[in-house]
Amino acid sequence: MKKNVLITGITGFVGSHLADYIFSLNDGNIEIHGTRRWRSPVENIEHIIEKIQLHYCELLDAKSVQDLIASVRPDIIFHLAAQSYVMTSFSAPVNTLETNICGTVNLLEAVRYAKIDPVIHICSSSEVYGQVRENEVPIRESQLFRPASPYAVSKVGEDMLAFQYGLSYGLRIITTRMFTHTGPRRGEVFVTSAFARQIARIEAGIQEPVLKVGNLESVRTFADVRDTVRAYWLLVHKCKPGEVYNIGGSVSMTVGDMLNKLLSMTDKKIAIKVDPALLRPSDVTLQIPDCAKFRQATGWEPEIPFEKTLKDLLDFWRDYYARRKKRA
Ligand SMILES: Nc1nc2c(ncn2[C@@H]2O[C@H](COP(=O)(O)OP(=O)(O)O[C@H]3O[C@H](CO)[C@@H](O)[C@H](O)[C@@H]3O)[C@@H](O)[C@H]2O)c(=O)[nH]1
Repeated sequence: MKKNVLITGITGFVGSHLADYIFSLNDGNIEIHGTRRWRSPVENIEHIIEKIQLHYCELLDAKSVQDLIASVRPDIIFHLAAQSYVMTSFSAPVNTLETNICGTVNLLEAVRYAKIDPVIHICSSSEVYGQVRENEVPIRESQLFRPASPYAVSKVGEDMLAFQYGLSYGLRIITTRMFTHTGPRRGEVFVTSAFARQIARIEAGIQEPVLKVGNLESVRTFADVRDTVRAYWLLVHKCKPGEVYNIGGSVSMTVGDMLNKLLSMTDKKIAIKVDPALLRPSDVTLQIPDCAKFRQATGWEPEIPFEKTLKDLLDFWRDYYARRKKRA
């Protein structure tokens, strides 16, 4: 019998890469189902849209989620749908909390209601740890939570719900606290993509050679999204329900150093300008993970060099503007 794999938020950055990864396994026994909201763009999954079962689902509507789960009856659920942009959570805190917390409750309740027993991956985030002290890195799963944004609070809620639904109802939930991940199709608001996109626009002659930035001092540990989705697949097969795992790359640097790497990939002379609108009321400036628990459980190691990740992301935006020019 076919295994039903459900990816909530399949039209998004990570969801679409996860679907690509599962297809690359060439396992004829897997059926991929994904959810989209009626207004979500589908360009990230256009190349596989014929091969997946796409369902309209509004996570904040319990009936919508119950109907979905009852009809798909998934064996594995990757819950990737979320309001994932930290900055937006400051201007839309209620929406962020509702989407990430209530959306997750609706999903977990729908699973209970359908009386099925799937393995469920819940995406918490490294943001739950907030601003750590220098003697607290690399960050372990036992690190205290000091959430620094409504987004981080929403992920604390999701993380705790995963724990509680496992405890109270025996749902087989495995939680990740993923650190920064990027690559082609990364949403344009996130830092690596925001910078790469501006470089591509400058190269295409549609932006003055001035690149707007926020806080360049933050340290992030970058992973490639393609390594990330491979990790998620291992997670649901090798890790223990009820447990939580840090996952992250192995390359740590400031956002400013990451920008310099991108700038070294273009011939254009570009000025840098700090845009106060990109500065957060409170920022998380030190994120270096300890992923020993996950690596021991799965043997996973990041494989894609960070230079390739950045180059692929920049080329993604170059292609995007080249295609746009062709259409015009
Ligand atoms: N977005 C953005 N961030 C900038 C910019 N300039 C500097 N930054 C700084 O770059 C850092 C990274 O910002 P984001 O790319 O927005 O990501 P994030 O806040 O680290 O959150 C991402 O990673 C989490 C996992 O660690 C995810 O949970 C979250 O959804 C998101 O993908 C932050 O310290 C931010 O202040 C800019 O122009 N845009």
